[in-house]
Amino acid sequence: MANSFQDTLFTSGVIAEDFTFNEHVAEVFDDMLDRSIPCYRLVIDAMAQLLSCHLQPGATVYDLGCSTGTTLLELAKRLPRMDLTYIGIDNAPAMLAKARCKSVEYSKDHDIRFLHSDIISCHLPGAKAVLCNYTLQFLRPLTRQSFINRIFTALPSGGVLLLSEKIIARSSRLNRDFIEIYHSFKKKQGYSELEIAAKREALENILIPFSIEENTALLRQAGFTEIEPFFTWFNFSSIVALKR
Ligand SMILES: C[S@@+](CC[C@H](N)C(=O)[O-])C[C@H]1O[C@@H](n2cnc3c(N)ncnc32)[C@H](O)[C@@H]1O
Ligand SMILES: O=C(O)C(=O)C[C@]1(C(=O)O)C=C[C@@H](O)C=C1
Repeated sequence: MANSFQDTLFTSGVIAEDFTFNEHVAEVFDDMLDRSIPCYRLVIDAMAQLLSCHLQPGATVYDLGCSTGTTLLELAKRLPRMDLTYIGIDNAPAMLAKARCKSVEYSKDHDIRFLHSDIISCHLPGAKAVLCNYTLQFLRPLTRQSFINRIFTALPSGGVLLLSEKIIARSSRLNRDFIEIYHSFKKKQGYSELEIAAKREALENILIPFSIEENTALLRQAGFTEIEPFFTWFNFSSIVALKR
């Protein structure tokens, strides 16, 4: 199992650069996600249940912005008898190195591959399901509609997109409440006020969250007709979209 270390990247409070998915982030990423994304594993449980409703054995599942492969590896554990093909795509070499290392013990029983590519332009041959968890928020807003359009086009009728994102609330007052509640969550996860403030500054203009309504509009504009949020925690939400 690849080593994962505790996320202490922002303990000094010094922001050396904008947040990037470099080797330092990859080194601590699994700890960072578990401590920074509320109900991270619960959402994967829910995704497994939704995929089992819509996929036939032998289907291909893509994870766009797969990072260190946690989502696909956890899904493989939860869907052992579906004989799915899992393809993770990311453009951060250090993340993929971790993913490939972690997947060694799974590759005996599962078809799991990790490809280095730009999800904005990569092809998705044979896709029956596409996952995009906490990734769209890092794409420049003006590229998001064409990105979602490409996913829609790549899916067959009956195909499914599962999208999880950090979000903003439409109400600015409630949005401030949600941010405070999120920071309390992070403190309970062991992050200091200094780390939380430093991470927030590093993510400024890098992580650009949309509202649930804005993300839903992207999906509807692309052609998805059946769209439902299936999980929301204050400023994080997951949406399922079916292609009819
Ligand atoms: C927050 S992480 C995603 C977390 C991951 N989906 C999970 O649930 O464990 C965002 C990922 O998207 C990747 N990414 C961002 N822009 C990308 C692009 N244009 N092409 C490929 N990967 C990209 C980053 O390298 C990073 O690994
Ligand atoms: O918004 C934050 O402060 C976070 O830490 C969230 C978040 C994310 O949603 O992707 C930001 C960067 C990392 O990828 C891990 C978690």
